[in-house]
Amino acid sequence: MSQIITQKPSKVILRLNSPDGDSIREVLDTPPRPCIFGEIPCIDLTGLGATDTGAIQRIAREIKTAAVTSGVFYIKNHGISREIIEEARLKSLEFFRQPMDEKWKVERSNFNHHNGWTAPGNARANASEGPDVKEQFRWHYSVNDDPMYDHLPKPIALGALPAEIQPYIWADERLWSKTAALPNFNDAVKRYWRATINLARDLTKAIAVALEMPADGMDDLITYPSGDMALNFYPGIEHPTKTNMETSGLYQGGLGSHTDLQCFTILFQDHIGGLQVLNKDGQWIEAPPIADTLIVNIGDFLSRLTNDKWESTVHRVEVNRTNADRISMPLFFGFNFNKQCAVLPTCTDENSPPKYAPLSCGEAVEPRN
Ligand SMILES: O=C(O)CCC(=O)C(=O)O
Ligand SMILES: [Fe+2]
Repeated sequence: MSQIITQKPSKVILRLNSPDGDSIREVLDTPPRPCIFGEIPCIDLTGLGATDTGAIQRIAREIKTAAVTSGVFYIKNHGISREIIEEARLKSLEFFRQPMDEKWKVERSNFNHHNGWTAPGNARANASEGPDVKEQFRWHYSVNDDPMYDHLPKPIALGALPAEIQPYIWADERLWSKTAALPNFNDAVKRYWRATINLARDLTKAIAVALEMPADGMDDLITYPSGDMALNFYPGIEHPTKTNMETSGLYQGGLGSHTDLQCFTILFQDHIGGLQVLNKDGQWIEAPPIADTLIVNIGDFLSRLTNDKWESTVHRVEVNRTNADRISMPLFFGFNFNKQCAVLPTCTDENSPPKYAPLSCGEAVEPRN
């Protein structure tokens, strides 16, 4: 008589950085798998930007469900035009396809607060994994580009801003004069940044409602938000600058396993694929590109604010083994860096008291930046 023995997959420990020191997640020792239909929900944002309270209520309910189940969701009808996204994607590709010498001119050590370009292999999203293969160009929130201040004469001097905000404006405008020779690059990527900042402010209203606050309950926290944008480049196997990194057995990602630092991230990924998220069972699942959608994932600061009711999303990107270069464009959105935020009263009760002391987004981000 034969006996069928089913073995439970074992779990391994994944170490991650968090604002409160190292955190760990248990990960199944099984290969990543495709996501099942609906496992990463897709939320229709129609009506979000208008003062349609019915739409905000519906979107808030769907965000809440997604935040406590998958921790990540697609958004469609998000209001950012295909043309704005496509222009930014194409200009990003042009930027990264320049000779290395050109890119070294805007390398991040030339600028304040790590604005600028990071060379392949010069960053490690996870200290226990190999260096990231990707290249990155990134910049910090700039009042001068923020659509909320379009009515003010430009440039707005740092000294004209509230004193408590000034230390946290981390933009370095010198960056843009060094990229000005690449036709339309600055315009295209800034146009995309402006559109995502507007979307992030609208999403914050739905998130406030999802957390049982009035829709404008977080408005004061996003007058000078942290809105850092990155352009990520994952070279295809035929790209001339592709770096072959030896990692002696460590996981080698295009981008290593990590959680994002701020409240939430709005991510554009192109058609190539490679993004994976860790589900609540500890299984890596693929988050494939879906045309005309963006992805939103929860960051550590929002997780902390919700007393971990909304857990930040662990994710990573596989090395690009296709012939085509891959681009992704995340906006890391968080509150005004100076605002001290306690765990939300709507997320605590006598059985689950606040686990964390008040902290500002700036304090949370600075040591990990
Ligand atoms: O490239 C992607 O799809 C994800 C990028 C990402 O997670 C990041 O830049 O933090
Ligand atoms: Fe990320």
